[in-house]
Amino acid sequence: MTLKLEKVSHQYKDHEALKSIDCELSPGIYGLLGPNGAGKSTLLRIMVDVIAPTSGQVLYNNRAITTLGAAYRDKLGYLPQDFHGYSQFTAEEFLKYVANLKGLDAKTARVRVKHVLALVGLTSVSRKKLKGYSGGMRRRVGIAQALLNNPKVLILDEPTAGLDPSERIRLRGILSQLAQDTIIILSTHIVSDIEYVADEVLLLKEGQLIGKASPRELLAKLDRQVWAVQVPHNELQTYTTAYPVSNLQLQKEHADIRIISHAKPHISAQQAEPRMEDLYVYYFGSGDTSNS
Ligand SMILES: Nc1ncnc2c1ncn2[C@@H]1O[C@H](COP(=O)(O)OP(=O)(O)OP(=O)(O)O)[C@@H](O)[C@H]1O
Repeated sequence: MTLKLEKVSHQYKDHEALKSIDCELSPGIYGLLGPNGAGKSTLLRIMVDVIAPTSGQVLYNNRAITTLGAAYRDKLGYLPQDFHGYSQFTAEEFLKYVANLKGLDAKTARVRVKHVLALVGLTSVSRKKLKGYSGGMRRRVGIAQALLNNPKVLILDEPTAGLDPSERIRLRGILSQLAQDTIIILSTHIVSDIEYVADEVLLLKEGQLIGKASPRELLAKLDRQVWAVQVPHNELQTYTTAYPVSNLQLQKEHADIRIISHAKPHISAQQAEPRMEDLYVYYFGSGDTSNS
């Protein structure tokens, strides 16, 4: 099973959001990482055939998804970035409704709704209206609806937004179980979301795919280039201007900073093990990093 992007470009009026994206995906978990405005949601919306690319195409098992139509949608699960659900529905009613839209027969729908509610840990509150749900609970309903039809292509736009740490860990577990025979793509600008779960990271910057590799391969590129340095307060600005900074902690007497540099930046600098946050700063700068 493959999902292939061939020279996918997208233009919004005067803004080129995606620039000739080429890549091929097979079952596994892909983390689509990029800062705000990089084009992540646009790319995912093209992959689920909600919008058509201005040029290029997406192929599922070597056939254009636009011609596959319903046959592709049957294989697809999608969590949009702005998923809300219907607040007057209970989780169970909402999922039954979506199962209906997805064309599941009544018996399968009952079984699948029960299964996905258990999977996302909402069984005990499944008869409560969504309007009483927290943001994280609603997000879990969104994840559940994407899984209803046992999709072979699962596309999750910022699935962890609003989830607390234990909910994130639960989601990682769910995705890992599915990854053997499902192509899973999740977008995020939170690096810790994909550090442990992604088989490959797709780096998207200003509409261009600038990297596609496993977290380990990407981190290896930063080998011997991450440094922990203690600098006096009055020298801090010199360092933050000269180097990408992936962490900064102000202490009373000095500042502890983590910087990326080919050469040893200071006589007291200690080499540090590269982490995904360093990678993010290396590729995207320190303006929009987030590990919350
Ligand atoms: N409907 C639209 N009309 C015009 N420009 C748009 C539209 N949707 C997105 N854009 C622009 O295209 C670019 C890519 O947007 P997109 O939402 O795909 O990025 P993103 O990486 O998902 O960002 P975020 O992390 O903030 O959600 C941005 O500059 C955005 O302002």
